[in-house]
Amino acid sequence: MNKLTLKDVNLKGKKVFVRMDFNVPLNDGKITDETRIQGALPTIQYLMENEAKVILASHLGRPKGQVKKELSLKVVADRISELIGREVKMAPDVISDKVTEMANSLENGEVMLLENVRFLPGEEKNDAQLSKEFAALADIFVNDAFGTAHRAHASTAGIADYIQAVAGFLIEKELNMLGEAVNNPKRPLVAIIGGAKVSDKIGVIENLIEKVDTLIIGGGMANTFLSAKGYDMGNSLVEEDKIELAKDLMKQATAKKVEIMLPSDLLVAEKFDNEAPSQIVPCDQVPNGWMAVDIGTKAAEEFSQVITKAQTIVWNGPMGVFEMDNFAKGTFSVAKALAKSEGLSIVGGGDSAAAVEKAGLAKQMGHISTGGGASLEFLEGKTLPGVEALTEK
Ligand SMILES: Nc1ncnc2c1ncn2[C@@H]1O[C@H](COP(=O)(O)OP(=O)(O)OP(=O)(O)O)[C@@H](O)[C@H]1O
Ligand SMILES: O=C(O)[C@H](O)COP(=O)(O)O
Repeated sequence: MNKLTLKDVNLKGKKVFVRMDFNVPLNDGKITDETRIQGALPTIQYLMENEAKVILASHLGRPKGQVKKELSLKVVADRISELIGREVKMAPDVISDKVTEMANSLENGEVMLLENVRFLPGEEKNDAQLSKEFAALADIFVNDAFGTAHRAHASTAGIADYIQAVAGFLIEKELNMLGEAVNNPKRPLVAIIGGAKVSDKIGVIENLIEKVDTLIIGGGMANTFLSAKGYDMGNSLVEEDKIELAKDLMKQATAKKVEIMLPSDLLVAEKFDNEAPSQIVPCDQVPNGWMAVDIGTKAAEEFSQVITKAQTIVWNGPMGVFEMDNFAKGTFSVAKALAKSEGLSIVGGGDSAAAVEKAGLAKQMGHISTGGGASLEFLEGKTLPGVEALTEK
């Protein structure tokens, strides 16, 4: 990376504004998955050990510029306090005289957390005034919010116009892992793309066709490709307006000698319901009125064989409607194949990361990204504004 990182700056006694992605899922006010908090700890601990005065900032949810009590970051401050064994002081606001006072009275190694930056409308507008106010709180800006690096907001990008801006350890690790997988992979490189729709991942597929040896397509989006091959998909989710594009992507792959693997069989259900009657059928024999909800057992085996032989594997998106237990087998068998492979396995965030967690296989993956949208934009080959804004080496 050609950007300054934490190790390049002197931190002792400095006030450091650290943008994290603490946008964690909540249920009844309780954190249900703390992967992003865990991912932030190395940077927080390093800053404490190096006697910085730490001002943490993050968004939580989408309060759209208004104060929403249920989206307060207090619950996150409490959890980090437990994890680091030292109180994280919770600020009453994002920006106010009280907040400035709190920041100015931090001791070396002390940590505070600002309130949800999206309580202010200027955050998502990347407002220059708010960016300046963030910068005025500190001497150095550290961006460690990989999950929000695809957003050009006041606390992820704007602030970097006013003070020295360096990458935190999580951003550095994410860029190294994802970058190595797609730009300098050990081969064969296999990408597995799933999820609901082709339209969400056109950019990813186009970019990966340039790089991979094999592209496995599963989940709802495989239906559009199968339809493009001329199969009748019954009531399955098919994007009619993307059938021509799917044909074109398959042609591009053939021209580049990249193999596109589609599921040779499918689990089909009579209704979009976990309890509905279901059966496994070859991909060209979806019964009239039925819908594909998962890949079949033969497809799962074929995909697994290719995955376990790969040296590098990138996975984004489930193979079926994995939220419903009866339609989750295909997704779990892909997760197991990644765990079994001796190659480097990288899981893009969001649903695939949740599936790996649910299968209890997280520890066996090379890297699970903390970014959903951000990891997708990275896989599309796009520049991430939160990284772009950092100070050059
Ligand atoms: N055959 C199918 N028919 C309908 N929906 C499907 C099918 N296969 C998968 N899905 C749905 O696709 C959704 C996940 O798609 P998405 O593109 O959001 O995945 P993702 O990229 O892993 O998630 P995120 O966007 O959170 O990172 C799941 O809710 C799943 O139920
Ligand atoms: O969860 C995410 O993908 C990030 O925290 C970004 O959130 P956003 O999509 O609301 O900008």
